[in-house]
Amino acid sequence: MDNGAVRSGFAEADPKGSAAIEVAQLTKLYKTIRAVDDVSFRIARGSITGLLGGNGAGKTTTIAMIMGLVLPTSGRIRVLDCAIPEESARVLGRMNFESPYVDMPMRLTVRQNLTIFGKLYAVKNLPARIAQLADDLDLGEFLDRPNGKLSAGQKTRVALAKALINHPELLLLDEPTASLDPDTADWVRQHLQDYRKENGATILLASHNMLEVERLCDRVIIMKRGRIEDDDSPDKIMARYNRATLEEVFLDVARGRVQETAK
Ligand SMILES: Nc1ncnc2c1ncn2[C@@H]1O[C@H](COP(=O)(O)OP(=O)(O)OP(=O)(O)O)[C@@H](O)[C@H]1O
Repeated sequence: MDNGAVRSGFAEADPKGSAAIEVAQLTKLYKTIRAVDDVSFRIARGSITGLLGGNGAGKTTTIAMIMGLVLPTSGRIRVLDCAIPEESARVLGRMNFESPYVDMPMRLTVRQNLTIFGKLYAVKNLPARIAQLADDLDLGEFLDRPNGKLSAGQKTRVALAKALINHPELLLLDEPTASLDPDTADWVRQHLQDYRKENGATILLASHNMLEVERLCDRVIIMKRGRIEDDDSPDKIMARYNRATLEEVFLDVARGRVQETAK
């Protein structure tokens, strides 16, 4: 794809307004730190996009701004055709997010937690929805156990159930398989693929797991020091860097070997 065109902002926006996310010239400064620096992209509805980058690259800050949880210093964000944060109230019920860094109340049981979040999202027929999620995500064994007494992997599955409780059209995931064993991680990825397929949902995920991104994502946005370093399908990016895996591309970008290999 033509990154130059995308980076120029909303001028090329799909006239049908079919993008799930549009971000233009987005910048976030924390005092002197440029956490996100003039970032622009559009995410097509129904796609799965991976946000890659080393520690501190700006992935979480970007996702938090799209959610309306962090205010940008400058730039514009539209989610499902609503301006963020101005029109957040109109769109928050149609999106959801998961992050291993946001804990649910520890003393409440899984069922109680899911009930609270379900009520926040005004989910209809909530007990049936929770039963369905418990079935889909295999939570039955610990549904009535306090969240604080779950293993890290079990908590991740509960966090995914929380993220899906309102049947979101847009799912923002910050390292969705962190702390999962390979078998459970694989199973979660399959679940995300199925959810996208069955619901036409859009997924944007930050990940450090390159195989996960290769397997799941139609498109990869690589960030470095707050800026977009590359943006394309996994296959095209690997071809451009002349690499067989995204992991090798990641190392090229992280170690500044971009100029020699990608051009
Ligand atoms: N609340 C904050 N206050 C000050 N600086 C922050 C804050 N949040 C993030 N930063 C800084 O902004 C930069 C981007 O951080 P961010 O968490 O977005 O990166 P990331 O790509 O998600 O990293 P990681 O892979 O380590 O999770 C980092 O330099 C970080 O130290």
